[in-house]
Amino acid sequence: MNSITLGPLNSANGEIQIPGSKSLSNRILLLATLAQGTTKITNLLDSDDIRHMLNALKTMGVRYQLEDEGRTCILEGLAGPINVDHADLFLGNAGTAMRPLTAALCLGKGEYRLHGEPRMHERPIGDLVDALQSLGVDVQYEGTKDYPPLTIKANGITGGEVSIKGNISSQFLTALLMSAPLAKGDLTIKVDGELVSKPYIDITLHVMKQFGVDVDNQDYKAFVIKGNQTYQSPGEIMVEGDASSASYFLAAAAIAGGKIKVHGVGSDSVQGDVKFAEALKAMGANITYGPTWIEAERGELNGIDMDMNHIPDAAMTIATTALFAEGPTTIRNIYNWRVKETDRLYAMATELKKLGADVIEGEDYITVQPLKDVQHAAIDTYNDHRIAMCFSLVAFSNSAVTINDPGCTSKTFPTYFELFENIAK
Ligand SMILES: O=C(O)C1=C[C@@H](OP(=O)(O)O)[C@@H](O)[C@H](O)C1
Ligand SMILES: C=C(OP(=O)(O)O)C(=O)O
Repeated sequence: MNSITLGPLNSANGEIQIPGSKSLSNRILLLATLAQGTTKITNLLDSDDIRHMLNALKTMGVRYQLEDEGRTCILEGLAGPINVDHADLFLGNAGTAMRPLTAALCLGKGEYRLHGEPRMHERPIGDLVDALQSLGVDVQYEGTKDYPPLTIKANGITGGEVSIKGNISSQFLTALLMSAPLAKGDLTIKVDGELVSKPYIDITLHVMKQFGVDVDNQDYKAFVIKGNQTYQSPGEIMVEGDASSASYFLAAAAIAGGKIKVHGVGSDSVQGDVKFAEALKAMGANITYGPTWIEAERGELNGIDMDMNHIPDAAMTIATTALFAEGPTTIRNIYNWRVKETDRLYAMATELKKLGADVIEGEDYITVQPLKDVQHAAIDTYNDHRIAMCFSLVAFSNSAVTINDPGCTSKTFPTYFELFENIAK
């Protein structure tokens, strides 16, 4: 298997332009498709997850042109739902393509099959399917109940009232919200119980607003959306840098001697993962913000005990940063790490232990003790881009670290190791 060995390294310095946000790129592509008018999207992320969305749209006849090595997309909106007779859509392991498309395809007329990589078929979608079925849509499981592949016989979504569970993934609610304005009547979406990863709902509402749709948000417990609307293209829209991708560089500066400034995300950002910088600050890093940048500098790091349900992706970066702190770090309320690219609670605990770290893998938390003397290990990445990226930070210890299958970062950040090697010495 292909691998990369990094370090041992001492410092991290420089300025980095962070590639576009995955969450924003796929939301904008979908709403630009449904909207009236042509949208020019700049700073689009060029990665596997986005390519799966783009390929699906192309299969369904959506017309777009890519420029600037995939970072600009000029897309002709349909001014309404997607309507094709039949389409077979392979969506890789992109949650932000699978979940929103499942709901959006129900809006028009046509027969669709949605499937992905083997891991996508182990990632639940039952809560979304239940909600769509209760709205009268014919959605069926091809194999195991509650998991893709799915087949949809679409004939529109009625209005009314629908409940959706939010305790496994916020993407189910995001999917319903983005489709709701094109329903045949007004829709009230009630959140049944807890809602995880809440800041991603703010991203959804923000993008809907950019495409001209207002949602009545009743304290994240219910959402009321007018039906029979048409999204309006904003003309041109720029994708912010990806806040989760920024986390690795900010942590590198906090751990190693040096200073790193990331451009593309900052205090003006709509992404919840900018709050990662606050977690790093709580650990003792020196953090400064501008509207579109964040700078991190080394501080004496201490362990923290924090609920990180609001930053589930960037929280993984805290788990490896914890090796360099004084005292233990506990990351709480992260049960849904288990249903992402891999079972991340198991995988993080297993790989941290290979370095010699003392780790507790709880059902919904992880505790990591600091490690003064890191053992060299070959880290398995479980086809999970974030495991590859957050373990690169181990190179700032006394030991080198080997990352197996580093190419898995192509899901969201194909150029990660190139940029990492530019800033780390
Ligand atoms: O809506 C989104 O863009 C995302 C929501 C989060 O997933 P969950 O809501 O499943 O936690 C996050 O982990 C994922 O990377 C992107
Ligand atoms: C959970 C993630 O991805 P997805 O959008 O496939 O859910 C992630 O990027 O960490």
